Amino acid sequence: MENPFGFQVKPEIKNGGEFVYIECTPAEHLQGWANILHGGILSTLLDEAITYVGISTFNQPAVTAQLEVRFRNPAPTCVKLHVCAERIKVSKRLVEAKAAVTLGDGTLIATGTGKVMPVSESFAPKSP
Ligand SMILES: CCCCCCCC/C=C\CCCCCCCC(=O)SCCNC(=O)CCNC(=O)[C@H](O)C(C)(C)COP(=O)(O)OP(=O)(O)OC[C@H]1O[C@@H](n2cnc3c(N)ncnc32)[C@H](O)[C@@H]1OP(=O)(O)O
Repeated sequence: MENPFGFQVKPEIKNGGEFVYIECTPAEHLQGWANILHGGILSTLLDEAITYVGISTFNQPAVTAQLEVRFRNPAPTCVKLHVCAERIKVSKRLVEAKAAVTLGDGTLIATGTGKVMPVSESFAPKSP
C-alpha cells in the first residue's frame, strides 16, 4: 500500500541485504523538545533500515521482532540524516542487524540493533 504520510525513504540495498543505506530529512513537526528530533523518529529510521536488511536477506516480507536503541547525541530537525545498517547474523528465521544514524559531518546520533523475522505474503503483500 502506498503511504503518502510515510518518510518516502528509498533504501539503497547492497550485497543481498548485507548493507542498507537510507537518507531522510525529518520535518520540523517531528520535534520533541524545541528543534530536537523526537527519539521515536530516530528509532523508526533505525527500524526501517534494519527491517530492509531482513526483507532483502530473506527476499520476502519481514517484520522487526526486537529493537534496541541508544540515543547518543540530539539531532536537529530539517537536517539530512544518514542511516546505515549492516547484517551481523543470519539464521533460518532470524536476521540480526545493527544500524547507526549520523549527521553529514559524521556526528553519531543514534545506534541500534534489531532482530527481523520473515512473515507470510498475506501479512505484507508485495503489491497494493
Ligand atoms: C522481496 C520481498 C519484498 C517484500 C515487500 C517489499 C515492499 C516493502 C514495502 C514496505 C516495507 C516497509 C518496511 C517497514 C519497516 C517497518 C518495520 C516494522 O514496523 S515491522 C512491524 C512491527 N513488528 C511487528 O508487528 C511484529 C509483530 N510480531 C510478530 O508478528 C511475531 O511476534 C513474530 C513474527 C515476530 C514472531 O512470531 P512467531 O509466532 O513466528 O514466533 P514466536 O512464537 O513469537 O517465537 C517463536 C520462536 O522464534 C524465535 N524468536 C521470536 N522472537 C524472537 C526474538 N525477538 N529474538 C530471538 N528469537 C526470537 C524464538 O526462537 C521463538 O521461540 P521461543 O518463544 O523462544 O521458544
